[in-house]
Amino acid sequence: MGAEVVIEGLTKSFGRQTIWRDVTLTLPPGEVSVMLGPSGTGKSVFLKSMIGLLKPERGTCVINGVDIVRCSEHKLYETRKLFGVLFQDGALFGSMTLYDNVAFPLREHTKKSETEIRRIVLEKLEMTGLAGADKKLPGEISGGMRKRAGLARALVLDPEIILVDEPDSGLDPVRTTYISQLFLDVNAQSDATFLIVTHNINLARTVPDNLGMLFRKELVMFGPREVLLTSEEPVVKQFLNGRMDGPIGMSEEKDSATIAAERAMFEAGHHAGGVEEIEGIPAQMQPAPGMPTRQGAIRRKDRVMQILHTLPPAAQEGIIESLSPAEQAHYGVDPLPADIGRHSSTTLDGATAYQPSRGDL
Ligand SMILES: Nc1ncnc2c1ncn2[C@@H]1O[C@H](COP(=O)(O)OP(=O)(O)OP(=O)(O)O)[C@@H](O)[C@H]1O
Repeated sequence: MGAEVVIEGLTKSFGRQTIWRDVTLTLPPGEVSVMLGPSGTGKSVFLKSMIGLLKPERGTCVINGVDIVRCSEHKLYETRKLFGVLFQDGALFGSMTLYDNVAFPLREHTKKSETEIRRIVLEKLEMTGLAGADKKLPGEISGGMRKRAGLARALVLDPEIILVDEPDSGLDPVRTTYISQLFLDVNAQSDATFLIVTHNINLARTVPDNLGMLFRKELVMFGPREVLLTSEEPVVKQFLNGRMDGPIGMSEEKDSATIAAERAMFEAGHHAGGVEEIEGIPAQMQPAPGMPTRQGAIRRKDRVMQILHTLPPAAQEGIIESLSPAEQAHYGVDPLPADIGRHSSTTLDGATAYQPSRGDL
């Protein structure tokens, strides 16, 4: 099973510029989580802080009892081995074949024989759909293949936590869905804990078990996907619908005069872009046929049912609807009556935004 990551009160600044403050969330073991946020809100800084490449000034990030923020260099080195990281461009060495790129961490960090390394490299290349491409150089393959090669390399040390930075950058929507499928397949096979940072709305709607969003230097929300996907919080709604209408502007945040002027323009008929409300919660992508059942998804069901009563009504309804009749009977829930479900909404302002406590997740 993947490791749990418990983050509390994390605050990161560069000089006098605060990037985000007081971020508290738990990545449940073996579940897939996505962190959304407009450009420049510090998503990449968040990933780098999780692996100890950057040092937040306050707060803790605890993995298997080790606080990454304050531990010794030796502990940090050991704990980093639990991570596999897929950077935006795959971060491959341009002069090495895919085989050597994927073999690199094994040669650097283990004493395995070349025969054993060969077995592992070919297995990971096969797992990521790159069988037969082992002799290619990164410059000879497409962006999508480079990302898959980066993932193969991230997998060779059997990580318990996989961090992915903007997997969709440079990919078309179809290739983005293919790589999303791969994440779910890898998760099914490895039970590793995933955190994917992205602004891709399709991916956010359909891939993760949990969704979070950074905005205005804070974590606006983090919780089961159904909570964000049914949220009435303006910033979350605006982002998930990709519209100009709302608090997010060209350079992150709008002032109230700009919001009012734009509102008048949209009310007068100017299209705010993006899509209109998407009703309901889209079905979550599943591992491909033939893959094992996701153990993280099974544990999540139990976990979410335990906190169900603490969630907003629309999220509760979404969760209950996603259960089969047998599961509804198992958890002792009835489908919600129509008047409290689908069309109900919970308005959350910044101060009271749903934020499950550490124990909840
Ligand atoms: N090493 C650094 N020194 C100083 N400032 C930095 C450093 N790294 C990042 N920043 C600043 O932190 C802010 C957040 O950057 P980050 O790359 O994490 O944003 P992001 O949310 O990942 O954006 P995008 O979605 O555009 O990739 C930016 O203002 C950036 O300039």
